[in-house]
Amino acid sequence: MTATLLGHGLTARFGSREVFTGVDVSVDAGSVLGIVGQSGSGKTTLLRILAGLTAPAAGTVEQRGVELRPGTIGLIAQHPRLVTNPRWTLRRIVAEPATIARRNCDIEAVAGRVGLDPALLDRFPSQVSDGQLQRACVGRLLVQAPRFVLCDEPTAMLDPLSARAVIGLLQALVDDGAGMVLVSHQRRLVDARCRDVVDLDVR
Ligand SMILES: Nc1ncnc2c1ncn2[C@@H]1O[C@H](COP(=O)(O)OP(=O)(O)OP(=O)(O)O)[C@@H](O)[C@H]1O
Repeated sequence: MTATLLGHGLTARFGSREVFTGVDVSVDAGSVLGIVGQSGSGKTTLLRILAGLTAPAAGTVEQRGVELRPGTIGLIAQHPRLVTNPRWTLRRIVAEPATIARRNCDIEAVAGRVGLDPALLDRFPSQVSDGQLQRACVGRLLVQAPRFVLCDEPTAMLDPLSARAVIGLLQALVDDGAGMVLVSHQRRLVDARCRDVVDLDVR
């Protein structure tokens, strides 16, 4: 059975304001679903609902064909500095999923896979660039090996070269069988990468 992340009839509301209503989402293993929409249309909120971080006002999220275990869903954020512990070295950030699962992991090899100079592993986030930190976050995802990856504007903070590299690394996760949801303002990027697109402006 193909692993699928499904959202059905999802509605988001903050106070009396409804952000979106009745959104259906489906992403299969090995494919990329794009989410587009103008600023404030609810793209990040939809990702948070799919990740289980925010409860929907209505609707359901389910994972089909997947053994439910911690770490099934991985996240990549727009601002890597907001989601990494500033007191942890990159080595600790990358290794965290293995540490939680009490398994060994060759962190140098992971750094090599994501094009991160292993010499940077013992630095703190404040001592590396946004692109280097985002590569460490992708490395963390490789260690986590989630079935679904939710990406919120993953290249927004990066120069074009780093952006291309990070997109290539994320695509490699999809090629390895992960299902991906990609939020981006860049319609061209979404159209090039995504089989299906949810447009929160067209509802
Ligand atoms: N915790 C919250 N409490 C109240 N309102 C919120 C909360 N989180 C988001 N909102 C509001 O919900 C709407 C959707 O926000 P969201 O961040 O999901 O939009 P977005 O499409 O990701 O925007 P952007 O493209 O600017 O990142 C916005 O109007 C925002 O102000």
